[in-house]
Amino acid sequence: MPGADGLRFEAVHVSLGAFTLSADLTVDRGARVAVIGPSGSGKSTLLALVSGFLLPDRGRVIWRGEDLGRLAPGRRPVSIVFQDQNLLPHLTAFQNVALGLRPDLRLDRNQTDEVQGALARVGLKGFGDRLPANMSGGQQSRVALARVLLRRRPILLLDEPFAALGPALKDEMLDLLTEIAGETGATVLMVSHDPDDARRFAPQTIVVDQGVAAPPVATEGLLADPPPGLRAYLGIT
Ligand SMILES: Nc1ncnc2c1ncn2[C@@H]1O[C@H](COP(=O)(O)OP(=O)(O)OP(=O)(O)O)[C@@H](O)[C@H]1O
Repeated sequence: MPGADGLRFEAVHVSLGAFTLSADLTVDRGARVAVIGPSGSGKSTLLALVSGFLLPDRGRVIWRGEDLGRLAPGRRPVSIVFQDQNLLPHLTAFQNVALGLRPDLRLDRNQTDEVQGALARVGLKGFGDRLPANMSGGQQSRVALARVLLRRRPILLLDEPFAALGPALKDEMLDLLTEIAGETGATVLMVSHDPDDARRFAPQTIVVDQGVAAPPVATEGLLADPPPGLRAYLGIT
């Protein structure tokens, strides 16, 4: 059965006031997919249907054959990274990463080692005691990625995760994200406004436009010859 081993939006339809979004598509397991489209087109809505913050009015969101609609957001096999990196300001880098394992922060010896290992993996050895306010934007992104690494959830959702970073640093983070996705085998959906992010990170892209999330297509071909709806958005006349 096609899509049985991936993330499937099966005839999904959702309305938010006057806004509607439809999706009938499959993301292969382990794929890295960019989600692009005009502002307000429904990119974050698409992610919310996977995280469970939003339920479809019709249709189903299915992961490896299981209807995610049965699972509350906290029980879904999902990690999420937003632009603000979801770091708690009063917790240290170590504690912010540890939250990914134990919300009550009661770690045993092995778990403590795992958190230290994840921090080291993203280049933050020795930064465990820092508060987010005392870290650069790039370092804060690394903390968020260490948490993703530690949680090892099969689906990773990112909503403009590195939008606040300069271009060189953003590329560095996208490359680290690519490595982490590879190491965890995660299926990744990343919302971005920047086509260069899609080029660098995502072999496939979902275009969200005019109330429809289209099935993923090859990013390279899409950006080389964008469809009319995307041309205006990309600033191509
Ligand atoms: N609770 C709500 N009630 C009514 N409309 C809503 C609600 N939440 C979102 N919308 C509308 O749904 C549409 C899609 O929003 P969404 O945040 O998914 O877009 P987006 O593509 O992620 O936008 P952006 O790129 O600007 O972040 C928007 O037009 C928004 O105004």
